[in-house]
Amino acid sequence: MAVYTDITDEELETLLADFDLGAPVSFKGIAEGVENSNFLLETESGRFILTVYEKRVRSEDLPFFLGLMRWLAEHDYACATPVADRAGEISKSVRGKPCALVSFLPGLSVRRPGVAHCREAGRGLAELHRAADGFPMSRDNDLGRAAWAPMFARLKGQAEELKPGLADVIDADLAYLAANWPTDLPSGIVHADYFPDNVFFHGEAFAGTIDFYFACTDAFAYDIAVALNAWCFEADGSFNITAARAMLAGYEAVRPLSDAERAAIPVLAHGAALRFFLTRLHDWRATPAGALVKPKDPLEYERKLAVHRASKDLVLFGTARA
Ligand SMILES: Nc1ncnc2c1ncn2[C@@H]1O[C@H](COP(=O)(O)OP(=O)(O)OP(=O)(O)O)[C@@H](O)[C@H]1O
Ligand SMILES: N[C@@H](CCO)C(=O)O
Repeated sequence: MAVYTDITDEELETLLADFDLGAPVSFKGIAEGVENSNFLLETESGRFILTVYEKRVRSEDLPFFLGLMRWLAEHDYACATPVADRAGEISKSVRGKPCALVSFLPGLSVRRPGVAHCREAGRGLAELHRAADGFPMSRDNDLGRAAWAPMFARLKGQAEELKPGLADVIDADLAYLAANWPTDLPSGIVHADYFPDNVFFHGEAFAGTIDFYFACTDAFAYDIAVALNAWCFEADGSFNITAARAMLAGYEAVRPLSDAERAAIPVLAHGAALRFFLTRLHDWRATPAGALVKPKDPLEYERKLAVHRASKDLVLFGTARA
C-alpha cells in the first residue's frame, strides 16, 4: 500500500466514534504498496489497518471484496478481515473516499522467497481457492485478457518511451494471447494479486494473505500463473524451476490440477506478465507527486514477458508431470 490521502486527528476520531474500539493510541501511514492508502492504527482494543480506497478500487465493488474477506475468515482461512462498526457496517468513508478497518494480520512477508516459501505459498493459494468455494458473489476480472488491448492502445507512446520498438512487440503478445488463451478451465474466486508482499509467514510457514482488492472470478490456474511470475523469478531475471515445482507441489497437496490446467500455465503466465506490465506502465507516469509511494518498475515485467516469449516450453514452468 501507500499513502495518497492524509487523515487528520479529527477525521480519525469521527470515524472511530462509530466503532467500539476504544481510543486511538497510535496511527501512522504505511509506505509499502502502490494501490490504496494504508494506516496502522492501534487503539485501546488492539491493532487494525485502515485502508482508504484510491484509484483502482470502485466503491460498488467493496461489498464483494470485504464480503469475501469475511467469508474466508469465517471458513478458517487466515486473512485480514473487516471490522464492523456498531451498526454492523463495514464499508465506511473518510474525506469523501471509501474506507474500511480490517484486522491486523500477524506475520511477515518475505522479500526474497526461498523454495520452502514457494511451496507454502502454493498451499496457501490452493487453500484460498478451496475456502472461497461457495462464496455467493462474483466479480468479472476487469483486468482480464479482454481489457489488455484497449488498455495498451492508450499506453503505446509510453511503451515506446520506455523502450523503442516495444509497442510492436507488445502488439504481437496481444495477438498471440488472443489466439491461444484457454477457455473452460475450472474457475472460481481468485486473488489475482498473489505477490510475496501480500502473503505473510511465520518463519517458513504460511501465516495468511492480505490485499483482496483485485479478487475476482477467473480460472484458478490464472491465479497460479500470476504467483509463478511473482515468486519464482530470480533477481537476475532467470526463472527458478525448482521454486515453480515447489509452488505447484504445495498447491496440488490441497487441490490437484487437471492436465488442461497444467498445459495452460505457460500461456496464462505470459498473459499474467502482460497484465502487470500494463498496470505498472500506466502507474509509472500517473503516480501523483508527493504521494508516499514508489511506483513499481514496468521493465521488471517486460523482462518476464521476454522469458515467456522465448520459451513456451511446458518444462520451463515445471508443469510437466514427472
Ligand atoms: N491486515 C493487515 N495486517 C498487517 N499488515 C497489513 C495488513 N494490510 C496491510 N498491511 C501492511 O500494509 C502494507 C501494504 O498493504 P497492501 O499490500 O494491501 O497494499 P496495496 O497498496 O494494495 O499494495 P499492493 O497492491 O502493491 O500489494 C503491507 O505490506 C503490510 O505491511
Ligand atoms: N502487485 C502489483 C501491484 C499491486 O497492484 C505489482 O507488483 O505490480
